[in-house]
Order: sequence, then C-alpha cells, then structure tokens
Amino acid sequence: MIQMHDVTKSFDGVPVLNGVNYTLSHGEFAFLRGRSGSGKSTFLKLLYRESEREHGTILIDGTAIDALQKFELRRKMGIIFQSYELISQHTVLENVLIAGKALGRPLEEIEAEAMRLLTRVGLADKVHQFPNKLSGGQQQRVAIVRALLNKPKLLLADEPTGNLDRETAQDIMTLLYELHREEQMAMLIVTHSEELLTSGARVSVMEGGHIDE
Ligand SMILES: Nc1ncnc2c1ncn2[C@@H]1O[C@H](COP(=O)(O)OP(=O)(O)OP(=O)(O)O)[C@@H](O)[C@H]1O
Repeated sequence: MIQMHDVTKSFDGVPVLNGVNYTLSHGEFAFLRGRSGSGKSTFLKLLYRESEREHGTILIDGTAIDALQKFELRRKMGIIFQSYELISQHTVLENVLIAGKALGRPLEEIEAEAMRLLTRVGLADKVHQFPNKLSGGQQQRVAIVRALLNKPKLLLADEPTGNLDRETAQDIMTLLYELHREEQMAMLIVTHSEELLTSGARVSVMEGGHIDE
C-alpha cells in the first residue's frame, strides 16, 4: 500500500528525514512512534503531498505519487488529525457528507453510507448536532467516519488521540483497530504514546531521520 524508498526532506538546510525506507502492505495495521520533532508528521505529509520530498521514491497502491494529481492521490486515502478538523457551522452528517460530495457521489448513496458508519461508531443520535456540542472523542469519531466514507484503501492518522483523555484515547484506538478489520483497509497511526499501542500490532520508530522496525 505504501512503498517508500530512500526519502529525504530537510527544512532550511536541516535534515529531518534522512533516507527513509518504509513499506506498509495492503490491509496492514501499523503504528509509527517517535519523539516530538523526530519527523513523524513530516513523513505523513509527504505521503499525502502536503509537503514535497527532496529525493527518493514513494508509491501508494503501486503508483508513484507524482504520477497523480493531488486530488487523485487523496482519493486513495482517508486522513485524520489530532485536531479533528470538523467544520463548526455544519452538522455531524453534513461534515461527513462533504467527503462524498467532493467526489460527486449520489446523495442517497452517501447518506446511507454515512448513517451506517455513524451508527457503527455510536453517533446515530448525534447526526444533526453541531460539532461544538460533542465531546472530543465524539468529534474524532465523526472525523473517522468522514475519512472512511469513500472506502479508502489506506487510512493515515496523525496523533489521533493527542487531545483526548487516556480512557477515550484507548476507546478511539480500539475503534480504529476494529474498523481496520471490518472495513478492510490499511492503517498507519502516528502516536507518541506507548501505552496506546494495540498489543501485537507492528510498531516502527522514527529516530535520527530513519524508520526502524
Ligand atoms: N514547515 C516547516 N518549516 C520548517 N521546519 C519544519 C516544518 N515542518 C516541520 N519542521 C521541523 O521538522 C522537524 C520535524 O517536525 P514534525 O512535525 O515532522 O515532527 P513530529 O515527530 O511529528 O513531532 P510531534 O510529535 O511533536 O508532532 C521539527 O524540527 C520541525 O520544527
């Protein structure tokens, strides 16, 4: 799903990624850990081309990421962030539907899929609420549903539980693992928290500009 070979990135002449090699298989579930400032977010941003690498190759689902327009690349993936990134003037349902409307999918189809997923994550009674009426954990569940609406083969998560208390963070990690199995997609989750790692899951570590298993 992800094949990264010898990728480098620096900011103002200071190297952050220094020849990163990384592979994630189709349907695999994996964590990426690392100290603050080690380059984890930079690594993810290169994958969804929020930032551009200097050297090396990156393939997503077998295709070199430069061979695609950004919107084509991002269709292949869902992305969630620590800060949820919901639109405050839109209801929960509207926030989720945005992802499907962006692809021009029929409203009836995306509404049905949104309701299925929102029910799955325990938010069936919140669909007409606005995000500021929800807890942090509930807002992250909305963001997860939005990321899954178009059935991506890959979900990238950048510190998805960074703003949540421990118990809620654990619930979100469990939910992500269950969804990876149920919806059959690869997931790469960046976290600095060792205690949140799902037991038995693959864990890679970003350190010194490299990724080690
Ligand atoms: N746009 C940018 N311009 C300049 N420097 C940057 C930029 N983005 C990141 N950096 C630097 O690159 C390094 C890695 O940052 P990055 O955000 O990738 O780390 P991280 O491992 O995700 O950290 P955290 O766990 O704190 O989020 C840091 O030293 C940061 O200051």
